[in-house]
Amino acid sequence: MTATSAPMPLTARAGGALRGTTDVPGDKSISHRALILGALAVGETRITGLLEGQDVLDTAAAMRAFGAEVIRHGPGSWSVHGVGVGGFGEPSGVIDCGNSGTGVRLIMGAMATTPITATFTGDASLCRRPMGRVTDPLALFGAQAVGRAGGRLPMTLVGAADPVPVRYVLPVPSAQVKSAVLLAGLNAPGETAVIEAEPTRDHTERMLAGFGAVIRHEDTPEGRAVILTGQPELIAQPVAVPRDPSSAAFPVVAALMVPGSDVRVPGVSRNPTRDGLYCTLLEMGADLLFEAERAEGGEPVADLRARFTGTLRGVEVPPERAASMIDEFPILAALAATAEGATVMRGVRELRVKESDRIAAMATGLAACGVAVEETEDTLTVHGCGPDGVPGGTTVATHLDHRIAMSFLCLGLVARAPVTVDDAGPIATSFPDFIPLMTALGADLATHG
Ligand SMILES: O=C(O)C1=C[C@@H](OP(=O)(O)O)[C@@H](O)[C@H](O)C1
Ligand SMILES: C=C(OP(=O)(O)O)C(=O)O
Repeated sequence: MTATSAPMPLTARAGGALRGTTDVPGDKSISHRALILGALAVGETRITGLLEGQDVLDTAAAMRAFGAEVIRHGPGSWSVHGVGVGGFGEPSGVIDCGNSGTGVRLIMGAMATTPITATFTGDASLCRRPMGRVTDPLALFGAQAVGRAGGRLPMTLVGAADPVPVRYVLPVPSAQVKSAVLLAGLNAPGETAVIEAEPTRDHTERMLAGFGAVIRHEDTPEGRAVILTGQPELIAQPVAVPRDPSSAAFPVVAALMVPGSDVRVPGVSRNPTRDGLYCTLLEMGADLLFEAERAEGGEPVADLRARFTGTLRGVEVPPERAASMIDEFPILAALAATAEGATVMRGVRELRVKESDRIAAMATGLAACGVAVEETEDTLTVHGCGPDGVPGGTTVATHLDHRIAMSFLCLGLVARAPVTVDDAGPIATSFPDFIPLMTALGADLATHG
């Protein structure tokens, strides 16, 4: 849903230590997938721990528009009565995916091999983002897309009436593109294969197998192939959504920046395809523990504990790690500003096409906070201020990007002067309880007026 609410400026000020235990919301990637696969399954899929952020609520509304029955029983507790693979009905209205690239791209894939037509739109951020990266492979199945120049929303997609299976080599390291192709392959005969040169998050593959699809892997000269046998009957399953490591990153990194802090974040997914930030934090010298490691709903999970131990050291983040921490670079850049020495983030070109151009947004905001930064097309270098501290004392543009907003608010908790973000509203897309949760830990976050 594209709400055009007034911007909500929010200011973060340095104060006391952050202390306590905090429950971050369910994983956004897994939540989208639970609703979509539930809608394509036969039977009732019961979901617990669903992220009730706007991105996911928009996907729930879209599944209803395609004919699934989606019911909310209580906080995080939902049911989806599916229509089966190929069972989507034609929506009567426009599908508005709000701020969510994952939502629109995966839903396009899910309908691309069913002979129905749907029109998609989103907010100003989503309508800037490239959709050709999914409509190109979907056209290979026989789907047709008509959008604005450059393949941007609003866009109408006509699903293939007689789909054929596809073998697709990913031109960009994108789990959204991989997932869109696999979801389209569900209603195509034969085997659909997606080949990726570097691993991206594997929630789709895990969940498809859990719902009864046949998924296998093969190494090829172009990379690792994920191969799906088309036209399965997906059987409804209970899905327990683990807590989101991308959301956990904010209280964890804030605790590593604010003196005296000791924060626990229980039940967080430790999926290896989402682990890059946490490896990097350890390399920077962070006091970070992963306790009670276990499996929940087919995903590895642990209780995180982060303690402040002083100034961390800047590091080089290798390009091959980028995909496993692609959403965590904004909060890493904020931490890097407080470190000793430079942090060089390489192979991060994909950040330019997220909810905002995240390289430019972080570089501009950090410079306004008095931090020395350098950027190229696919690198971001942050020169840490070390024990002298980040000057701060500015207002930062967030460009409708929730992670830019949360990253600068965390930085403001340790900067020498307050940091204001121009609009904290988009935080609700992924982390609706961010403000009360951080405040309960001891953060000083103040709205204006
Ligand atoms: O598949 C997903 O759920 C996601 C994949 C990532 O995008 P790309 O894989 O397209 O980079 C990430 O930025 C997004 O927040 C969620
Ligand atoms: C990029 C993100 O999400 P999406 O692509 O779904 O908008 C994100 O959550 O950082």
